[in-house]
Amino acid sequence: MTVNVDTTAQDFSWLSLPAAQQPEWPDSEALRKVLAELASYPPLVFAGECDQLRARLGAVARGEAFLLQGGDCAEAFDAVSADHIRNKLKTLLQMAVVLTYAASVPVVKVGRIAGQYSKPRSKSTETRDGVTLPVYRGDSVNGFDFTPESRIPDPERLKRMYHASSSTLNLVRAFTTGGYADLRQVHAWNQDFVRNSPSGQRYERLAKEIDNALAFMNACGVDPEEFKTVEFYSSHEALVLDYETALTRTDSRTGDLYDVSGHMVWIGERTRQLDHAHIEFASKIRNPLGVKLGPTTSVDDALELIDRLDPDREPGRLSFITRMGAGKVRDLLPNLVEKVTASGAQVAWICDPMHGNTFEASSGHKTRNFDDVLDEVKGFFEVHRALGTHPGGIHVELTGDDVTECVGGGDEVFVDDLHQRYETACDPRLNRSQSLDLAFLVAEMLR
Ligand SMILES: O=C[C@H](O)[C@H](O)COP(=O)(O)O
Ligand SMILES: C=C(OP(=O)(O)O)C(=O)O
Ligand SMILES: [Mn+2]
Repeated sequence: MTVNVDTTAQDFSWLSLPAAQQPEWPDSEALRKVLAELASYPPLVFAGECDQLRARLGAVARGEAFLLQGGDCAEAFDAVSADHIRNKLKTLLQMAVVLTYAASVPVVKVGRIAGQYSKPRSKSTETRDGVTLPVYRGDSVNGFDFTPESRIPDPERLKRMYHASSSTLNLVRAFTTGGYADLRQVHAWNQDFVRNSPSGQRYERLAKEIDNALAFMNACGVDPEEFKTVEFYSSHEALVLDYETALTRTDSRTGDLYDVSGHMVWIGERTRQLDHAHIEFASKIRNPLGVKLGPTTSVDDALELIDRLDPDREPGRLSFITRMGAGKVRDLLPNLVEKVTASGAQVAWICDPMHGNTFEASSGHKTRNFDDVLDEVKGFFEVHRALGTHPGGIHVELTGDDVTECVGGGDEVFVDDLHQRYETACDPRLNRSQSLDLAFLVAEMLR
């Protein structure tokens, strides 16, 4: 498949290359109109903000900070509501506080949010009760409902993706700079269902300690306004190149290209072919980049990705997000980390403990076991500790809602519970108390 953007103003070299996992839009004239309109829309993020995140990730790569990256597997248009967004943000803020306070390390906070609407899939069709339809590829492409009409790719959805991202980011910016994320609000983030869970109670104790620390700093004359805002960034998988290309603009300060659809973008495990369009696209934009690395990644793949995406060896430019699986991480990761480090590259190593640990439960639900998620993170830390390299962060699929999609956790979800609130449009997410559990356990590893 090739990419369908009609651009004349720029040398968009990736457009002539093959691209995996792209939608087959049925109406090219409708697509052309949508992309022209998108190309005229204002940027969702500024180049300078992307630069700032790159600098923060540079600290991660050097071992001076830790990345917390999390959010839905697939955002959905009907979940763009104040409640959903606030709950997700609360979860990330609580996790970040736990990591910052319990491990005394600066935490760089990045959501899988405000743009995570497109999904690569294992199969191009889905069959139910003898009926076969095109697979759901995310709200940016087609509908989740299992009907022939809904599964037809509709380019108008790309505009909805832009507007959904825009209103999400607007609320996130309001929450993080308008007082809601003020550190003096640590207790307020711990409300609703999570408060009485084991990790919610543990969090409450930690929040009291933070109160004391803040009171102490206040008495010492530290300006309380210092704690009022939080730096928070957006990220998503740069998958549908029609959309990402329409949102790629020249920075007037430098003449460089930036994908202004999000601060950080990553290239997925299924689209990181070196001679394909996604890697070419990523090599041309100045945003901080992630690349997912699964268990089949060779040392040569990793080194070539570095040459293509980070030729200047700039800490913060490139993060490798490894997702090997709990059973493989201890075998496969050491050689990659060792050879990449020996090459002189300074990538940030991030652990995605979700995508290598998916299985189908006896109930038929796609799920993940909390213990496997935790074990992959443990393995990731063990490998880096043994090599003297830095375990730079975690990349997780989570939601702020009380869903039952992953099994296990302190407030245990059982296989028989999965049907109760199984709401994901794609992969199973940690719920808020499982996310907090994970933060406490990772903080112990970091200490
Ligand atoms: O989120 C990641 C992928 O899109 C997802 O794991 C693929 O799921 P599938 O195997 O159901 O297509
Ligand atoms: C598709 C995803 O992951 P991966 O590319 O690692 O399979 C994802 O992060 O949702
Ligand atoms: Mn996923």
